[in-house]
Amino acid sequence: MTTVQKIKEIEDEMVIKIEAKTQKNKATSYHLGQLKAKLAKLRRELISPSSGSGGGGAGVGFDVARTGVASVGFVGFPSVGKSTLMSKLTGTHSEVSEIDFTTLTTVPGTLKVHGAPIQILDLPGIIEGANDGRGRGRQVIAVARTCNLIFIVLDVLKPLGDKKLIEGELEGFGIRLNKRPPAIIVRKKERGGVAITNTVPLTKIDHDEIKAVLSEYKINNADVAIREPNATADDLVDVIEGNRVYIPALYVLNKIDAISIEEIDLLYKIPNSVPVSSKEWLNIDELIDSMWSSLDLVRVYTKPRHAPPDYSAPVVLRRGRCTVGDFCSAIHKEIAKQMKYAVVWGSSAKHSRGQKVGLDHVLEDEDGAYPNV
Ligand SMILES: Nc1nc2c(ncn2[C@@H]2O[C@H](COP(=O)(O)OP(=O)(O)OP(=O)(O)O)[C@@H](O)[C@H]2O)c(=O)[nH]1
Ligand SMILES: [K+]
Ligand SMILES: [Mg+2]
Repeated sequence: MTTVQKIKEIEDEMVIKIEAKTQKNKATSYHLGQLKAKLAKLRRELISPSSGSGGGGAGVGFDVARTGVASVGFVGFPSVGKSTLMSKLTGTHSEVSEIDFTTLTTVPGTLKVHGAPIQILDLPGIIEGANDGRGRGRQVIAVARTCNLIFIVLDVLKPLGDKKLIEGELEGFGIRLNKRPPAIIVRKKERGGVAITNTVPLTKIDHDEIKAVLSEYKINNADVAIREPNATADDLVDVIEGNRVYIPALYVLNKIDAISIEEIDLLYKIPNSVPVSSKEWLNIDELIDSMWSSLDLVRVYTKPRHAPPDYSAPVVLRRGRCTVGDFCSAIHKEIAKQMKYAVVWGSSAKHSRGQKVGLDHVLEDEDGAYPNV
């Protein structure tokens, strides 16, 4: 049996078990936990390039040189309008036609937003079963895995069904959308069995299921601490597998020129979505605004001591990597080494006249900073 067939078999078995569980059959909790862990292990074989079972091939020939401060990858079924959008946003040519699979490889372009160059990656269309190796899907998803934001581009005439299918393909490849890493810690130890502590009520997982997942991974001695509200067995599996990526996603609902205003109002109920028309260039400003806030970038203006900040060319940093040290390194390698202190202005500073800080000080968006060497 191939890995894909094995996965299918476990998925079928899980459907039966989930039905049994809703009928309050307690013994199935354990079995369900086991199945979820088994499934995750098989899926890992598909993702990992080193596996001998026909998996991998992550991004070969598809990866392009990364430029800019962040990247946005376009994922969607064929002919939803990815290339139309990317070409117009960036001014880079990417072939457009009504024929499916027009785009055959990654096409990069750049869009400047608030002074920050953002790399936009147009990608080939994917089809259902992409992460099982159908079409170029696996390479496409491997590129999406390395992006800072994913645009899931949908055709408004069939948005919801397609949305679920694409999410399934990305999740099967270890990508978690609009989600934070679960607050679960599994600390292996030498002896003492499994001890579970939870600071929140366990609503979607029970001790049997936790133990089943651990035993499937041959973890017989461990402290498990759950602080994640409504943690699931899948969250636990994600923590143990450890190779998940957590990426924000926006749902770009394209081709609104083809539907009525009333229908557009209904589309806004989809969380994290922006209805647009790439062809008629409708609502693109909102799309760019949403892109900017999803990327969560931090602009820092260099400010000479007695002059106003230079607003035209901010140093753009990523949230979580935006200390004064990061800021200095972005300007020049040597500055961080030589800096005695920096003066910062803006919302991270204690007072409006500027505050003296060290390399560890965390900057906020639109702060001004002046490194003193
Ligand atoms: N009505 C309408 N048609 C659009 C819109 N955007 C794109 N199209 C049309 O949809 C078709 C497919 O557009 P593409 O940009 O090639 O789509 P794609 O998603 O890049 O397709 P693949 O590369 O094949 O996956 C073309 O005929 C476009 O003119 C839109 O906003 N409204
Ligand atoms: K097309
Ligand atoms: Mg295309």
